[in-house]
Amino acid sequence: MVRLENLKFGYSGTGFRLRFPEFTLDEDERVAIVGPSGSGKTTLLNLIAGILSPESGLIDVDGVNVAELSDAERRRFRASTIGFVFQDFALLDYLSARQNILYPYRITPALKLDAAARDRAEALAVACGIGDKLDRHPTALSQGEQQRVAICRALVTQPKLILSDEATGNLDPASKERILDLLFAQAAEAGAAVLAVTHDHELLPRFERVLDFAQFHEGVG
Ligand SMILES: Nc1ncnc2c1ncn2[C@@H]1O[C@H](COP(=O)(O)OP(=O)(O)OP(=O)(O)O)[C@@H](O)[C@H]1O
Repeated sequence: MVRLENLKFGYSGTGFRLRFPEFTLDEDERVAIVGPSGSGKTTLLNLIAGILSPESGLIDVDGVNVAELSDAERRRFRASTIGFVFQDFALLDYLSARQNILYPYRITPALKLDAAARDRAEALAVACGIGDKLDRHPTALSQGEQQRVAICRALVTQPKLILSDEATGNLDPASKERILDLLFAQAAEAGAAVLAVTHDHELLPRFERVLDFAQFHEGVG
């Protein structure tokens, strides 16, 4: 589902550089990313999602080299193929929780906002414990509730790849397990792969593999 080869990326300004000789994520595989703050975990997810462009190297997602797409093509590809739970949620305050969850359908003509999509949004919200808060705007939701909206938005399109940046960070331990159950159940149903940054080491046994940026110093720096 994801193949990285000889990936090189640097931010102008801070001088942070990321180098990734090789990484593969199989279809329906679930891999956790751990590592110290500032080691490049979010940067890697943004590269895979095509939000950042590499200096060189291959980023193959579902058979497409995202680095070669135009900005518009990348946006469309991301919306139809990838569900991304952002670390800062990236919700739109002028939209209700329901409208935020269904936002991918607004911006991607190829995605049809039909009754099935609306039902899926509702069912996901109920499963996440925010079924009664769908008409509220993000400013009237707690951090944990906003996070669940972001998770529902990432899952509603049944993406083939789920990228999750600390999706359980603001939740209590029982909710963390429940949200991970939901994430994995949705992934299994859609045959999706999961790549999840987490600082919750107690969740790691639930993943098939762990990519540790701390043990990856020859590749990062
Ligand atoms: N837009 C940016 N411009 C310049 N430097 C950046 C930018 N975003 C991140 N960085 C720097 O790149 C490095 C990697 O950041 P990144 O967010 O990928 O780390 P991380 O491992 O996800 O950290 P955390 O666990 O704290 O979220 C950091 O040193 C950070 O300061």
